[in-house]
Order: sequence, then C-alpha cells, then structure tokens
Amino acid sequence: EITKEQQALMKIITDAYNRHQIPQDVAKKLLQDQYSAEENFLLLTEMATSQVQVLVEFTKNIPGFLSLDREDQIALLKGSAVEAMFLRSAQVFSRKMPSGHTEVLEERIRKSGISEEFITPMFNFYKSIGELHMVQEEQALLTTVTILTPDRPYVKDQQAVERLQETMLDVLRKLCVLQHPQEPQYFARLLGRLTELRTLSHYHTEMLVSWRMNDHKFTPLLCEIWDV
Ligand SMILES: O=C(O)c1ccc2nc(N3C[C@H]4CCC[C@@H](C3)[C@@H]4OCc3c(-c4c(Cl)cccc4Cl)noc3C3CC3)sc2c1
Repeated sequence: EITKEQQALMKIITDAYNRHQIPQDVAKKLLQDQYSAEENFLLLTEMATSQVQVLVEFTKNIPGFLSLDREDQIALLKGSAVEAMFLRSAQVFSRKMPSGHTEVLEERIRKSGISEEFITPMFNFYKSIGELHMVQEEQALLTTVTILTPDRPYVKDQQAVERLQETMLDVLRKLCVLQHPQEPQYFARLLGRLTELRTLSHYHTEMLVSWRMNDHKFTPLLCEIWDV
C-alpha cells in the first residue's frame, strides 16, 4: 500500500495542482458576449497564455523537477505543455463548471477557426476523460506523469527524468487500486489516455499551422513554448 513518503509526495503535488489555477477574472472573460471567430481566438489565446503560466508554476512544485538539468526542464515543459493543458481543461468539461464556463468554452473552441477534423477527437478526448471520474489526486499525478515523460525532444538526461516519472507512476498505480478497487484495469485505462494525448498533440501542431496560415497572432509566451 501507499507509504508515508508517497502520501507526502501526493499531497505536495495535489496541493500545488489545486493552488495553481487560471485566475477567475481571466476565466470569467469566457462569459463576455462577443462570439466572432476572431474574438473567440483572441480569448482562447489569452486563456492559453494564462494556462501556460499556471502550468510553469505547478511544474516548479514537482519534487525533483528543479534538480533536473535546466535545459531539460525547458525541454520537458515545451514537450508536455499541450498535453498538460488538455488534461487541465478536461476538468473544466467534466466538472460541468457551475458558472456555465463549460458551454461557452466549448462554443468558443468550436468557433475559433479549428478544423472539424481536430474538433471531433478533441471533444471525444474530453468525454473519455470525464467518464474516468478521476479524483483530484489522480488528475494531479497524471499531469505530473505527462510532464515527466523522458522521451520528449532534446531531453539530454532521460534516465534522470525516467527515475522521477517512475516514482510518480508507482504512487498513481497504488492510488488507482485504492480509489477504484472494483476496476483492476483502471490504472491501465489512465495510461491509455496518455497515448490519446500524444495523438492530440500532433493534431494541435496542425491547428497551429492552420491558424498561422490564416495570419492569426499568438502571444510571445505561446510562441516560445510552441515554437510558432
Ligand atoms: O477553472 C476554470 O474555471 C477554467 C475555465 C475555463 C478554462 N479554459 C481554459 N483554457 C481554454 C483553452 C482550451 C484549453 C487550454 C487553454 C486554457 C486554452 O487553449 C486554447 C488554445 C489551444 C488549446 C485548445 Cl483550443 C484545446 C485544448 C488545448 C489547447 Cl492548448 N491551442 O491553442 C490555443 C490558443 C488559441 C491559441 S483553462 C480554464 C479554466
């Protein structure tokens, strides 16, 4: 079962995950009433920028992350940002936000110049995450496992990242057994979502290319993290 230090590790990560959220005044902008494709893109850009800042702060709280090689830290963030943002935003869709953010967010994403071929897998993913009914510790640990993926481009010391990721996977595996005793395959299903995330990340690269071709502008932070 889960050891004392694994409990402590899980608490640090879950507290950090809950502490670092998009500021409510930014999220509330979803409810403003302009709904043009241009307006939606601008709003999504602002929210993605805020989400990246939140993600960087969360990542700095992952025990051991700041001891990694500095350039590897950057490579892990760049390589996992989209996947971590899909996971984080999946909670918005599965939590059925009381403030009605869910409906307007879906509406704005569907009407922001993203081709239908990417919209369908995107919302299928959101649905498949919702069906897992993850507890917040599982959400925080799954995001942490995604960030600590050793085979991202340009990572030099993959062993160091692998050691960290394995520590987190061990806690997540035990947590899944505890939280979902009737579902022995639950942990495997969670890891299956990480495969789906990689596919979405490839679609996302195409989304960026298509936005660029239509002369859409991104913020400096998004340009840096997504090399656009
Ligand atoms: O906690 C809340 O209340 C809350 C409410 C809404 C909300 N929307 C959030 N988003 C909206 C958007 C979709 C999820 C990831 C990003 C943050 C943001 O990304 C938009 C985006 C994406 C993107 C999309 Cl459309 C879907 C999934 C992931 C990404 Cl990165 N790609 O490029 C962009 C910008 C247009 C350049 S986080 C959040 C929290």
